[in-house]
Order: sequence, then structure tokens, then C-alpha cells
Amino acid sequence: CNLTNFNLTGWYQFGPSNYSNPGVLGCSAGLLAAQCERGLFQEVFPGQGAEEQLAALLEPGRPPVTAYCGFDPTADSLHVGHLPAVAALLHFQRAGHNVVAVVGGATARLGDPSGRLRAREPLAAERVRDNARALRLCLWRLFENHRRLLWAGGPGLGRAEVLDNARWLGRRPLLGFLCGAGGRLRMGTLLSRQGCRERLRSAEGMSLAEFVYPALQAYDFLHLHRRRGCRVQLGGADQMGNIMSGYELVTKMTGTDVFGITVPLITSTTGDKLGKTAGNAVWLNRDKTSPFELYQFFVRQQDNIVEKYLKLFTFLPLEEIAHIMEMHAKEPEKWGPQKRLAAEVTKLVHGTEGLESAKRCTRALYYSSVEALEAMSDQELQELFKQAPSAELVLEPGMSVLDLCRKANAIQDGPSGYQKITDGGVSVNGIRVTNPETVLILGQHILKNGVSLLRVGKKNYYIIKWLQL
Ligand SMILES: Nc1ncnc2c1ncn2[C@@H]1O[C@H](COP(=O)(O)OP(=O)(O)OP(=O)(O)O)[C@@H](O)[C@H]1O
Ligand SMILES: N[C@@H](Cc1ccc(O)cc1)C(=O)O
Repeated sequence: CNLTNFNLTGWYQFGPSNYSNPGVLGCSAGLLAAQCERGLFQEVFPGQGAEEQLAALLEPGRPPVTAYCGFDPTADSLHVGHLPAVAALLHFQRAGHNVVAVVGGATARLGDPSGRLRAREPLAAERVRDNARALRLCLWRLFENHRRLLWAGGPGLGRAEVLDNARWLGRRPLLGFLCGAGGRLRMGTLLSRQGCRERLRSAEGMSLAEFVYPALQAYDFLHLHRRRGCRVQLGGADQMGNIMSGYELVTKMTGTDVFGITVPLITSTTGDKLGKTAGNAVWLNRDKTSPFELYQFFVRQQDNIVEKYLKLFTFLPLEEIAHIMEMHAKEPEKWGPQKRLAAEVTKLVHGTEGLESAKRCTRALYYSSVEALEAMSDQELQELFKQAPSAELVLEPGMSVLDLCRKANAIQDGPSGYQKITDGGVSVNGIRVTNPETVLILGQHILKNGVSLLRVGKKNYYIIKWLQL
């Protein structure tokens, strides 16, 4: 974290992580230091100069500041890689500041070249419009879930807004833009940014549309500064170049000091940035990644990363995270930090309902809970079906457990499959069946919601959906 340059005594004067309790401390002075401690802030711009000004700006008792972060609708959902940027906005909000999430309905048409070796596939206007709508809803859900379920502080939470930059960029005539903002941004500076230099050197080069992308993002900052008094832009580490262009434009056109803060990039175990480009996105919309899958993604995190993720993705106080980790050292087999991480993130993303659903699916699939399976909605069953081999079968009169196992392709044909059952290797809805000829009974082998959970061996689960019951 590059915040070591900061006058930390200034930041810490009310205690580093106590800003989330404004009733007691009324404090945002610890905001940046606290987020730095959480590993949430990577760099601040303009480095040295920001030290005193930003400290003064966020001083307790001063009017709230507005911070923004943009998300391009290049897909119809946000993903886990976006969560640190969203969490950074939410931490500003928790410290009493106002936040704006901008959906890039205009910028997505051009495609941000930052950190990319190749241009994005162009997206049709209609597709961008649909994606933008989905992203707006997704962002609102995050703000709302956070406010309702993760904020216990009563009043004191700043305002949150979701805006689409198509509202202002879409209406801006080219000539007006070039004569205004275009006249202030310098070619030399734009060309010298690392992302631009790399792309110009590459075989593919760079289109004019991509080249002007940072200028449009810079214009967003200016627009939000004028309309909302926005002083801070947040973004992933790959956004620093664009944020610097915004800084240049706002300071030149208004003479006001503004700031940029980046969050670290979340990478996969193979080191790729988690997201659409690397094709490893874990989505935040239920139709793409179910609450259960999201929950399982976090439950599966290794010990060496889970503390970092608790700090980044949850709003638990650092002391509580330290306690969770101490308990984990004593009882590692309980996977306590992983489960807490998964629960907190699932609650933020899908609300209490989503968390219940994720736990229900987990109990049904990994703990053979018949009650959980029986309580499932059609949507949950479909989501669960994606996770385990499944079969849709029609119940025929006199159908036996052996028939069921064969039709579901759960055992081999011939004597070895038969023996698997007689050896006690098969259970239906959690009850072991050792007689292969046992006839299936409604309400016992087939649950009220027309489903059976078949287990073969220790870990092989099959979900059966009975048709035409
Ligand atoms: N894996 C990640 N870790 C941290 N921040 C991220 C990650 N992915 C995206 N972001 C940040 O989220 C914001 C919006 O990103 P955007 O939706 O435009 O995706 P992107 O950066 O183009 O990534 P991709 O298209 O590969 O998913 C940016 O500030 C970006 O830096
Ligand atoms: N350029 C950002 C998205 C963004 C769009 C508009 C903005 O004003 C800010 C950020 C990205 O691709 O990640």
C-alpha cells in the first residue's frame, strides 16, 4: 500500500477502523488508513500532494465528500472482481460520504483499452442498453443489501446513487466536447500513459475510439464534479491512467483539487485478473452464478487467502477478523473463516434469502439433508441440478431402486452394479437401501416436491427430478 507517505497520525487520530461507528466518533479521518489496513487501497493520486489535502477533505465535521466509481456494461452482470471497488464505495458511504456508481452506457460502446493487449469486440447499442439496465439493478441491489443487512449504524450512512453516463455523454455533441474538454487534455500526456504506449507498440495498434476513451472517462469526473461536487474517483489498479486524465481535466477546468484512489486487482489462483476477459468470472447475478455457487466459491478459498478476503470483501471489524482467524488456528477443520466469508458476501450480493438458499443447497448436496431438499423451490432445484449429475425420469409402476440407479446412470450395468446396492453403497434421500428390488414409494423415496437425492458410494450424488407424477 502506497499510503505510507501519508501522515498516519493524522488519519489515525480517531482510531483506524472506527469510522464505521460515526455515532460515537463522527469520524472519516481514519477512512483511508483503515482501508489501507484492510488491503483495499492500492494507490492514491496525486501521490505526495494528496497527503494534506485529502486529510483535510475527509476531516471529521467537514461536509461529506462525493466519491464515484464506474463500471462498463460489457456484460449483463457484475462479477466478484468488481466487489473491491464496490466495497471501497461502501466504505466511503459508511464514513458518511456520498457515493455514485456510474454505469458506462456510453463508454462501453468504445471499450476501455486499459490493461488490454487487444481491442474488445464491439457491442451493439441495444446489447449495451440491456447490459446497462442489468448492471444498474445489480448495483442497486448491492447498495440496498448493504444498507438493510450490513449497516447497523442507523443515520450516518451517506447517499448512494447509480447513474448512467449515456445520460450526459450520449447527448454531448462531438464539436462541443472537442472544443471544451478536448482542448484541455494534452496529447503528450495521453500518449505517454503506459496502457496507450503498450497498445501502440502492439501489432494490433489502437483505434481512435479506444484512444479517446480516457478523455470520456475524464469527462465523467468533470461532469460529476460539477453536478455532484465529486472529489474522488475510485477504480481498480488498471484504472490509474484514466483517473489521472480525469484529475488533469477537472483541475484544469475548475481549479479544484480532486483525487484518485485505486483498489488492488483480484486475481485467480493462476494469477489472471478475475473477470470477463480471462473468462473466469464469478458473477453477481443469480441467473449466471447461483447464490449456492457464489457461496461455494468463497467456502473453497485456501487458508492463505481467506483473511485477506475477509478484510477486502466484508465489513466485519478488523478485531473480529483477527478473532475468527485465532479460532481457525485452533479448529482448522471447521473452516470457520471460509464459511463466515461466504456468508457475508452472499448476504451482500443476494440478501438473506440468497444466503438461506445457498445454505439449503449446501445441506442438500453435501450433507444429504432431506428436509433441505424438500424445502427447495424450482429455481433452487435448477441451480442445484447444474452442480450435480441429474436425471429427469418418469415413475413407472413397480419401479425399483435398481431401475432408478440404472436409469440415472449411477451404477454400472450387470452384477457389479447390483452388488454395489447389496453392499450398502446406495442410499435414496439419506436412507441406505440394500435390497435392489425395493419398490420406490412416494413420500419416502420420492419427496413431496417430486425430487430424489441418490447417493452412490461416499461422494457421488445424483439428483432425480420425477416427471408427470
Ligand atoms: N479482478 C478485479 N479486481 C479488482 N478490480 C477489478 C477487477 N475487475 C474489474 N475491476 C474494476 O472494476 C471496475 C469496472 O471494471 P469493468 O467492468 O469495466 O471491467 P474490466 O476492468 O474491463 O474487466 P473485465 O472486462 O476483464 O471483467 C474498474 O475499476 C476495474 O478496475
Ligand atoms: N473504464 C472503467 C469503467 C468506467 C467507465 C466510466 C467511468 O467514468 C469510470 C470508469 C473500466 O473499464 O473498468
